[in-house]
Amino acid sequence: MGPLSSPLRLPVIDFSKENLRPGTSSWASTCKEVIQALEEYGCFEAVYDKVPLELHKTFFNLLEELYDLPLEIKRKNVSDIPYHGYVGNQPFTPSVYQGMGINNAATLEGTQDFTNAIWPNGNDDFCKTALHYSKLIAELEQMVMKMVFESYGVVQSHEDHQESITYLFRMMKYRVPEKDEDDVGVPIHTDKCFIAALHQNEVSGLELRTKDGQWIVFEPSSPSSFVVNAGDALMAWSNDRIHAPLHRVVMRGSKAKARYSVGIFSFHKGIIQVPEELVDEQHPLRFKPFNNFDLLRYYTTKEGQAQENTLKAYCGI
Ligand SMILES: O=C(O)CCC(=O)C(=O)O
Ligand SMILES: [Fe+2]
Repeated sequence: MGPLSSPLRLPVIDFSKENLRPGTSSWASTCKEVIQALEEYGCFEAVYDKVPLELHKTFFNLLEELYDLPLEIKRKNVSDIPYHGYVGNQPFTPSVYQGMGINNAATLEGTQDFTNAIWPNGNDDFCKTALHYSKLIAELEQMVMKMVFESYGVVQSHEDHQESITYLFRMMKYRVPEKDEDDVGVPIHTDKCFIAALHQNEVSGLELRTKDGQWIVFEPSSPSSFVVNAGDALMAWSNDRIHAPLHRVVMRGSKAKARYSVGIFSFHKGIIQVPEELVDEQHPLRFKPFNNFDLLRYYTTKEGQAQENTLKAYCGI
């Protein structure tokens, strides 16, 4: 018998260093790790201790209370953008899955809109905690994107990009499947945003596919870990340099506990265009300018669902 091969793992990148600021040597070396991981895997594990463990715990407790609310209350979380409001408990959605979304997250206005829709008499505790929490996660996204812009020599346009970003803060619950029930929580897909930064409770289930078709189960190496995952918008913007990995959530085995996860998803509010610096002879232009939310809408159409690669079908050259 040969040696047991160890399971594949995501690259782990440390974002908890004291002086991780532009211009420092730790920033430069982290930039390299980030670009390498995004080009090769499209994702990595970020160890990010700027979110205190106590805050993770507090927010995940609030999440349990949120999901314990009656279905008709949770359905008050609505949005005209697909996947931005309550999803679940429909014949066409996976039976173990529920998701809710705060639009225009990491802002007081967006967080209040969500809170007031669910609790018309207000819920200051939820609102304050969700705002604080989503802002800290958004800061991780901003750091990653700044590193991407810097690595590709377009750091001067990062600020404009940042101003065009809006965050969706999604909160997911995957209940334990019943005997013989389908255990798929989220079917295989790529994200349509720039970056998703996700954190989970102690129950695993997120699986990401490598370019050569192997599956990596995300098993965080620290309680401060996030998965940072590139979406189709980032793949297009980078002119195909960055990979947007296929992934899914499956509640495998005899799970004893529900899985909760949260994630910040960054979307561009305007038209996404490949920077001219990223087009050259080796990298001819691969994508036409497109609207991020229209890409997401296209994905939900019958035609979009039938495509093997939504992004290429929608705006590929
Ligand atoms: O729950 C997770 O960890 C990931 C969910 C996911 O892939 C998504 O919402 O796009
Ligand atoms: Fe996803």
